[in-house]
Amino acid sequence: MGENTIFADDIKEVIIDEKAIEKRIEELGKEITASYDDDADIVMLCILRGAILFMADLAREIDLPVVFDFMDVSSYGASTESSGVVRIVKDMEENIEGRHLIIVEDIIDTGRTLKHVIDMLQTRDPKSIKVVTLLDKPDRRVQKKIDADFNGFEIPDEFVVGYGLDFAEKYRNLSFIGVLKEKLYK
Ligand SMILES: O=P(O)(O)OC[C@H]1O[C@H](OP(=O)(O)OP(=O)(O)O)[C@H](O)[C@@H]1O
Ligand SMILES: Nc1nc2[nH]cnc2c(=O)[nH]1
Repeated sequence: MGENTIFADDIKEVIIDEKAIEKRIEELGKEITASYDDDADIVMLCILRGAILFMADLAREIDLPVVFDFMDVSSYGASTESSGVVRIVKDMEENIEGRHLIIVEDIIDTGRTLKHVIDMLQTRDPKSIKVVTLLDKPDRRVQKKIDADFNGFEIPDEFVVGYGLDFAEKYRNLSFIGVLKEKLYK
């Protein structure tokens, strides 16, 4: 796969390389597969835009029939700090009443995005809601009760980009997770 050398000068450090992402996603796929019955009715909900690469790779490691859906939620805009205002830009399409929902996130940081999404989706009476995130920054959590059921990697409090995660819409197509040089956003 590609090495994405194009942004090399912007990245301070690669913290999770492509191989490590691939290996961890395989493990997450197995964990998720083992936690549902073979005939479970599952909707995988990708939170756009950051989670698209994770969703695409993870779904292929889950050995169960799943339905894909997408919700576009935004709270960061062109900033490295959450605005605190979570906007639903596009709602999901599927009716989730009585069905198992897996929310797929790229990162849980303050937890505000997920809290907003879960509170909203809970009112639609799904049979269960589970959350899978590739990255977790527990030190930054504002919403203390928000956590993932399946978590790829715990990371320190640094602004990361790549593998779906952006800064001002850039860097999403990096195949690794890296820390952005501070001079680019400070
Ligand atoms: O836990 P929080 O502090 O709420 O942060 C996590 C959220 O921030 C990012 O979304 P963003 O609003 O940047 O949108 P994007 O996925 O389209 O980049 C990320 O994809 C998560 O959804
Ligand atoms: N790109 C990016 N988006 C985020 N949203 C919340 N935390 C982060 C982060 O560290 N990087």
